[in-house]
Amino acid sequence: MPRERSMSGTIPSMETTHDELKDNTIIIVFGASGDLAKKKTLPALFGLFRQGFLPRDTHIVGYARTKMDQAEFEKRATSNIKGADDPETANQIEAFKQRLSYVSGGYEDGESFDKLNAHLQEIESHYQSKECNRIFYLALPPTVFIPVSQHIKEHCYVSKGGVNRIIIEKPFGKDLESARHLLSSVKQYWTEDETFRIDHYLGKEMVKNLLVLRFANVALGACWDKNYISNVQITFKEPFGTEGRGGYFDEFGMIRDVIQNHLLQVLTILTMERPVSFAAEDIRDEKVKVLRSIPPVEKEDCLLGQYVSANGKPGYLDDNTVPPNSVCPTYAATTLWIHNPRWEGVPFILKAGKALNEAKVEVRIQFKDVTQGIFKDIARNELVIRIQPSEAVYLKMNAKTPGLYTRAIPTEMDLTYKRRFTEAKIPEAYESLILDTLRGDHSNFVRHDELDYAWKIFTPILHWIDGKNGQRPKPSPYPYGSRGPKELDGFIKKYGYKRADDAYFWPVTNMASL
Ligand SMILES: NC(=O)C1=CN([C@@H]2O[C@H](COP(=O)(O)OP(=O)(O)OC[C@H]3O[C@@H](n4cnc5c(N)ncnc54)[C@H](OP(=O)(O)O)[C@@H]3O)[C@@H](O)[C@H]2O)C=CC1
Ligand SMILES: O=C1O[C@H](COP(=O)(O)O)[C@@H](O)[C@H](O)[C@H]1O
Repeated sequence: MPRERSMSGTIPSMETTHDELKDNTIIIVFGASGDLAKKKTLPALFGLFRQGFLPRDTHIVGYARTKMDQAEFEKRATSNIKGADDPETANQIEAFKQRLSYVSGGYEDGESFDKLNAHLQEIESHYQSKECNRIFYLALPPTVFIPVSQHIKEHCYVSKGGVNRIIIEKPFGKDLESARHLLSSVKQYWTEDETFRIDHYLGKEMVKNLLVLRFANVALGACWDKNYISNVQITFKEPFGTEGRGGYFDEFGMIRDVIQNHLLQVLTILTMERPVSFAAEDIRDEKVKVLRSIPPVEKEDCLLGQYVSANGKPGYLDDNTVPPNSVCPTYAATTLWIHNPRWEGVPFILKAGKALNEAKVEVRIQFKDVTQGIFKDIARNELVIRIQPSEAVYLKMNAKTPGLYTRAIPTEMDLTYKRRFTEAKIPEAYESLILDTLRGDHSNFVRHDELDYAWKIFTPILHWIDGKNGQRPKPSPYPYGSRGPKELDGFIKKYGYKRADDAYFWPVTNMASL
């Protein structure tokens, strides 16, 4: 039976393997002593290893300036693996450790990279085939992206047979100019085909789900435009502040940290036209078209906030790594407009904040009012796609109140993943993206032109916030643990959002079990 007719509903081109690495592969993690490597990259590699997704005989080499012996690196690399007290997991961890090794060296000198190369060659000398593949993962601060990508190319690149790939993490610059500089510098050494720019939101299950929800459901596809949709909110909320990361964060602020990349990526997938296929370039071509239709954010479409001490929690300025009197926004709401026939006039409100009342990332699509006449003040439909925590898709809709009344009541059609897909294991974003890199599939990575258009949308407002053309705007204070600045509800309302708080009831006990 052809795959596209399979009963399981396989989407053939989504499963395509491109230039998949099957054996003789080394994954080199630069910045292996750092937080990202410890918390995300190495646990994701373990996740792939235990599920049998790593190519046969894969080796993982950690590289950083910190001096560490093998035992220390093994400990560090496995310290964030969940469930290590389970005997089966413990055995898998022991097997994973056999794949690990560590080299310490600098990021700016060629000799260190020669030393690393000698270590890689020694591992490869035990492989049977001469064709060896190397994946270089840069879990590093952006200040060293350029020298490291240059040194890898000059000292560690496999030139005879085999495949080289480089994975780069955000931030990809601070504005259009710096992003272009970074991009063109790395491009001197690495082709677009070899480069995988990670935005880890593209690896999240519910973000990947957007394409299927939109294009595999005629009912949803039919109302996906300005005729039915009043406004869209894409929301990122974290219940903790920048504690300990204040020094780094102050240089970036909330728009660069989350909105310009993660939320904008979600927006493009939510609004792009249907791609011709699920091939990487077809998807990315459509994403770029949407980005090109979005003009730069205006000051009037921007709300900024900064958290202050409350409920025994410190304010942003109480962190001694933050410059005194900093006006860096820890909260931002920005409204984007898409000038194309599908979306003209629909506001897309992208909002993100630290130290808020809850942890939540969601897309909330609010539909227009029903025609007045037979109903008065009836709640609007809302389609909510909760990206995290507890993945869910629910449609808030009106139904007849059960019983001998003809009255409408807001209720929901609810697809909560943990209830519906009880056996499913949702992969970590990094597992999914590293696997895509091994498969050579760029669909969920950021292409160079995407990045350029993304920066064009945000650079003017960022320069205004940075005080490039005058005084820096002062963010509105909000208490740690609140919903955000007091102006928030007014801001959303001005774009047509209507909240039906009195009528809607969701039994809270349901949430506790999720
Ligand atoms: N499958 C599931 O898990 C389902 C869960 N539910 C639950 O039902 C509850 C209600 O659902 P829903 O309406 O979608 O979500 P919320 O009530 O959390 O939020 C609705 C919208 O109103 C805003 N809002 C929240 N509190 C206030 C407030 N005090 N004043 C003004 N605006 C506010 C929110 O913005 P902001 O985030 O900025 O505060 C959000 O945009 C939620 O807990 C939801 O998780 C409902 C259906 C299915
Ligand atoms: O890139 C970033 O993302 C994290 C949030 O990621 P999540 O997967 O936990 O949602 C955010 O905390 C961080 O500030 C930002 O740089």
